[in-house]
Amino acid sequence: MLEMRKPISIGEAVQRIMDWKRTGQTERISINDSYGRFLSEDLIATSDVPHFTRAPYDGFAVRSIDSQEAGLNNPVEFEVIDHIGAGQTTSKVLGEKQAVRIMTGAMMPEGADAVMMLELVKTSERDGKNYMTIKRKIKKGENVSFRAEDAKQGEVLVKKGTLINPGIQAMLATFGYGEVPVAKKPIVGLYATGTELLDVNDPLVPGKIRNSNSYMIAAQIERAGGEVNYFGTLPDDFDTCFDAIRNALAKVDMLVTTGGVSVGDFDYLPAIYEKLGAEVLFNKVAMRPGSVTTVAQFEGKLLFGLSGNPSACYVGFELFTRPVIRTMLCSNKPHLRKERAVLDTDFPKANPFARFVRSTTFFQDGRLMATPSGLDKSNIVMSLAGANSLMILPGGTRGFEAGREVDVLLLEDQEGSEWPW
Ligand SMILES: Nc1nc2c(c(=O)[nH]1)N[C@H]1C(S)=C(S)[C@@H](COP(=O)(O)OP(=O)(O)OC[C@H]3O[C@@H](n4cnc5c(N)ncnc54)[C@H](O)[C@@H]3O)O[C@H]1N2
Ligand code: MOO
Ligand SMILES: [Mg+2]
Repeated sequence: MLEMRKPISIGEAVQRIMDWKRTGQTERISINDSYGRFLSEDLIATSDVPHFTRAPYDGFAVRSIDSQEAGLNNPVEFEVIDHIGAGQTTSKVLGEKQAVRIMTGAMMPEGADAVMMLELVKTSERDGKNYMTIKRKIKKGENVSFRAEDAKQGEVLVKKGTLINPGIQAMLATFGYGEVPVAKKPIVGLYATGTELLDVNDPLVPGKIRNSNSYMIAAQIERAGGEVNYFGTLPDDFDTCFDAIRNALAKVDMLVTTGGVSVGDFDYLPAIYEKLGAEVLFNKVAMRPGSVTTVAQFEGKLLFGLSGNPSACYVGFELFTRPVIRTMLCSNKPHLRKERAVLDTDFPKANPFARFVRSTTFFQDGRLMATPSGLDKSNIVMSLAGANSLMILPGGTRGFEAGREVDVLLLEDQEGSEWPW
């Protein structure tokens, strides 16, 4: 008689896995390679930005007090005592009715507290000296970019665990981080099991299919921020699979397999875990697809036995493997971000278990909408292409009507969620 598996809730399954999660390690890499990596330390301002007070416009640095009498009918003349561009400084100190011709980005001269834009002045020359005239007042601090207005030295600007985007690249350069502390990418081993699997270049033959899961999961690992160590495919043969899995474990931080976890005669993963002496955290989850997802730990390393069915495999990875990878990337929001969306079409299928429907979410009139991205069966590949989210339809329901609000997990988001269930 076949062993009956006891399904546990998704929240419980995630919790059991997260109890075995490991924290990330730091490595220092060149700023040239840091885009798309995750900060492993808080990004701290190493100086004020700007670190000197400067002109934000091309114009004349003046003492605002000297402009107070200026008006349409009362031009005030300044003597221009120097001329500087960005990158240059002047040693001149402004005296009464003196100005320095200054370009955007140049350091303000001592004594100056405002900049009159070029467009608002008239220039002239007399006896070899330069002058400029204004016909309006200027306030103290007007058109000045003050020291530290952008950032203050010592300030924490970005928290560790954040994905480095183009803006963060700019910050890193601003603060002189030629080497950037980033989280080491966890190495995720990957094996696809199944005697039926053909290589991508093989011609189709009866009874066999091309291995698509390897390519899909490898991409999911990379999207999550991990590094793939792809070991290839394995036939449904106990000894071959056992040896391969045992050997692979030494080379990775965690191991993902696809296929062979259900109750079939050639589903060897459960017996492999047993022979290995691995602790099975669960082998059935109250969800569809992916109910057969089995996760074990061996010497502190997690083994993710994902389903062979493509959609089930996909969902199992996103719910269970991704948060472990993101935790190792120093994120404290490692789970998929959850949002509310409006169901765009009827979903008449009954749900004994919670269902994760591969969906397309999109904005319409300012509202987030969700619609299934294809056929909702666990052996389906094609619905995955258009899926940018997983719609969560709770178990024990008889289907849903368009217009209803549902939860969606966003697959392409980088913000994440602390704990979605
Ligand atoms: N008697 C029962 N049968 C099944 C049960 C059950 O509870 N009792 N569960 C069903 C569910 S639900 C799922 S999901 C599948 C899970 O099967 P396995 O994880 O054991 O995976 P396989 O049997 O190896 O393969 C299933 C399916 O997926 C195809 N496959 C496998 N690997 C790949 C790959 N790399 N690329 C593309 N497609 C792949 C494989 O050919 C099979 O069609 O079990 C149900 N059965
Ligand atoms: O695990 Mo199966 O995918 O529930 O369909
Ligand atoms: Mg099977």
